[in-house]
Order: sequence, then structure tokens, then C-alpha cells
Amino acid sequence: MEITVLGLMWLGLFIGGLPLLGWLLWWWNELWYVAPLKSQCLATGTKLPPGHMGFPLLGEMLSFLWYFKILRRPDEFINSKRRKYGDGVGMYRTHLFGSPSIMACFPSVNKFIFQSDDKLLLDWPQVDLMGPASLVAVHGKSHARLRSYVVNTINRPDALRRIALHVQPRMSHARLRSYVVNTINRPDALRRIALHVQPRMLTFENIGRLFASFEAGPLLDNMDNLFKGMIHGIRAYPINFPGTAYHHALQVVLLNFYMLNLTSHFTIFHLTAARSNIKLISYIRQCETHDLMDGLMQIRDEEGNKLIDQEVLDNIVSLVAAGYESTSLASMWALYYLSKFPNVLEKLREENMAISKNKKGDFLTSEDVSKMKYTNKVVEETIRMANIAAFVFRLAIKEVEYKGYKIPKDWKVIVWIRYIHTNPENFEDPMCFNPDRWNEPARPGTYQVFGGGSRICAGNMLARIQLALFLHHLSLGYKYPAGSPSALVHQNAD
Ligand code: HEM
Repeated sequence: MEITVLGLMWLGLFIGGLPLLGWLLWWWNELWYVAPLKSQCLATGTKLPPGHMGFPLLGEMLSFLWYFKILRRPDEFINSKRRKYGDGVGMYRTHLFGSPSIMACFPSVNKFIFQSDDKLLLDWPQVDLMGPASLVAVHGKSHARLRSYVVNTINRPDALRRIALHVQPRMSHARLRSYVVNTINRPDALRRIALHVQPRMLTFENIGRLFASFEAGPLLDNMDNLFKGMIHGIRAYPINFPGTAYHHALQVVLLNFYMLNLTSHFTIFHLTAARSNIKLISYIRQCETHDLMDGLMQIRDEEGNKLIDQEVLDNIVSLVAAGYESTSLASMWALYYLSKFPNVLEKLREENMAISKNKKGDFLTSEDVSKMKYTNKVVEETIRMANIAAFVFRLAIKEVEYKGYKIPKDWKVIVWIRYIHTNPENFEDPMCFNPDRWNEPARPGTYQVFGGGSRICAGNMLARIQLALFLHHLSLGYKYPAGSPSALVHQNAD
């Protein structure tokens, strides 16, 4: 009898306590992070953006992963917030990736965040991986100074003119043609296509040569593996523990620097030797024209100052990482969309065949690319739909207010860029790949693929021109009118 009463007591506690525990866990983060801010909000007449902070430690990660990994409709995460809390100013509070955060997803609030770089600092990728003197690691005046070197070297018309000629030999290579013919036009029985493989190899060969004069061969393959390891680490949660991707990336980054250092010393050695050797001078001139590491080493600002070695190295490593991953993913997505939309491929081919006839075998110049109207629309549409930089991250080093809403100090800000491009309020039928939508420019603020403000992508024109040239050589390589629109495409980018 005693056992039964005790048992009943435990059962009662269990039944009564479980919901209480559940309630406590559900509201824990709200009580921990939000409740202490209420009085400050009252005093300043501001409020926190609506939302929910989720469970302790996990926050809303499970819900985030549900929409991303299971439903495969990432933007539904935002739509669920809009349904629940209304639109407001396009900001919601949450707890993701281990931090209390504000998510921003409307054009005007994103723009505000991009322009508040004195209070909202760039918070990703990790400085440990990119290097302390890299563009993403510095802020304010140091950032503006360094950025002018980088942009002049890779994103201005002069640089693009050289780069355009430099990247094409590998693009027009027979391997790309045979790859396209052999994969996209495979019979239905072999419809599984690994679209990422060739664009990745091609991009790395080009970027490796462009930035540091790496020739195809074992050194380039080695560097490719090192950069892959680094990129995995950039995407991973930063836990420095043996076995984690981040830990591995920290190791390979050191090797990257070591190998690039060798190359830079090689160049410095040649520059010194060149003074007395005319043959070497012509060799160096070639390097100067083609190798961006050389470009960064030579360039001077208005006061005649050069970058120091550490700045050159850190920036070459981060530019290779930024340029490699983004360009190869964009090329992969272009292949994917062209295989799904044969009518686009047909129009692309028409334009590029006509240009190719006029060129009589010469490579395209950057001026030719600017005249390729349809190709450039395919480029923009690919970048819009691919959403390669789906989010960017900031850290509030001071409290920030936007239209009566508060972004608390030390919280993260997640700018949900991709939502702008997949929102039907900004783009009609947004999930349809339709280059013709670019007959009219996008409404102001609704196209933020390259971010904005002082941190806007330093390689945006380089990315565009590389993709246009890739499409040119790709569309000339097609021997058949179209791939199978129903093809199963293996998109794994690893
Ligand atoms: C389709 C291709 C690309 C996309 C979608 C893209 C997107 C972006 C975005 C959204 C940002 C802003 C990040 C932020 O605000 O936190 C950014 C920054 C940056 N990107 Fe790109 N990018 C692409 C290609 C490239 C290429 C080819 C390079 C160079 C080789 C490059 C180099 C950089 C650098 C250095 C920054 C940092 C700029 C700064 O902090 O001042 N990107 N990119």
C-alpha cells in the first residue's frame, strides 16, 4: 500500500513536473536574454524585434535545420516568423549558431545593417582562418585602405581586361566541351550528373594561376586539397578540437601560408635578380601582368606606400578562398539551370555563336563581354537564384536602433540575403529561372547578392566576368540543343 502511494506521488510529480520542465526549457532563453533588456527598452522607448529565442544552448537550431535540411525550403523559416509575428520592419529575434541574434530579411533593414559598419562589425568568416591582415579582419580606415589595393587589383576595368584574357585558355579547353557533351546529354539511363566536379577543377586552376601563378600539376593539386580543407572549416562551427573541420582548417591554413610564402619569396628573389638580367625582366613583366599576388605586391597607394608581406599573403589566401568557392558554385548552378531550361541555353548559344564568328578564333575581351546582353542576364539570374552567399553575419559592438527596434550590444545579426531574392514581393515567380526578367533592372534594394555598404563583395565584377566567359565557352561547346530537363542532378558540392 505504501509503495502504491509513493508511486502515485512520483507519477503525480512526473505528470505535473514534465509540462513545467517543458515550459521552463521553452522560455529559458527568453528569460535569460530578453527579460533583462525589458527595463532598458522601456526607458528608451524601444522594443526588441518580435520572435522567440528557443531552447537553452540550441535556441531555434532544430527548427532552422528542419526547414533547411528536411523540408529543403530555407526561406520558410522566415515565412513562419512573418505569419506568426507579422512583418514589422523585417527583423526577428532568435537564437542561432549558439548566439542570441537578430535576423534581418527586408531590403531596407538589410541596407541599414550594411551601412552601420561602425557599430555592426563583420563577424564571419573567422579571422583565425583568413589571417589577421586580411580584408575581412580589419575595420574602419584600415579596411578602406586595404580594400582599395584589393579592388584595384581584381575588380577595376584594367584588371578585368587582363583577367578576361588570362582565364579563357582553360575555359575553352576540350575537357570542358567533352564533359558537357558527355554528361548533360547522357541517355536517360545515366542521368545522374555530378555538376560540381569540372567547374570546381576549372575554377581552381584559373584562380590558382591568376592569383599565385600555380601551374597545373602536383603543387596545384596539393593547394586545391588545402583550400578545400580551409573552406570546410570556414563553413563549420568554430570548435578548435582535434577531429573537427575547424581544427583541420586551422592546420591547413598554416600550410597554405607556407606554400604561398614560398611562391612570394620566389617572386621577390626574381625581382631582385632581375635588375641585372634582361631575360628575367621580361619574365617578371609577364608575372606582373598575370599574377595577382605580384599585383598586390607592386601596387602603391596615393602616398606611394606598398602593402607589407603579411598583408599580401593573408589577402591572397582569403581571395583564393572567396573566389574559388563562390565562382565554382556559381558555375555549377549555371550548368544546373541550363540543363533544366533548354530554351535559355538555346538563346545563350545563339548570342555566343554570333560573337564567336566575329572574333574569328580570338578570345573575348572584357569589352566584348559587356556587349553580351543575354549572357549577362543569364549571369545575373544564376547569381540571384543560386544565392551563394545566403546570409552574412555581423556582431553588434554597440547597441543599435532601427525604427524603434533595438539590436542589443553583443548580439549577432544575421542578414538573410537570400530571402530578398526568393520573395515574390520582390521578384515575380521567383523560383523560375528567367533571365528575361533582367530586361528591367531589379527594384532598388531588392538585389543584394553581393551584400552592400563598405563591405560589398570586392570581387563582384570579377565573379560576373568569369561566369560570363564560362557561359560563353560552355555554350559553344554544346553539340546538342539541350540537356534533359528532367535529369536528376547530383548537387553535392563537396
Ligand atoms: C558569385 C560569386 C560571389 C558572390 C555571390 C559573393 C558574395 C559576397 C558577399 C555577399 C559579400 C559580403 C559579405 C559581408 O557583407 O559580410 C562578399 C564579400 C567579399 N567577397 Fe565576394 N562573392 C562572390 C565572388 C567573389 C570573388 C570571385 C572574389 C575574389 C576573388 C570575392 C571576394 C570577396 C571579398 C574579398 C569580400 C570581403 C569584402 C570586404 O570585407 O570588404 N568574392 N562576397
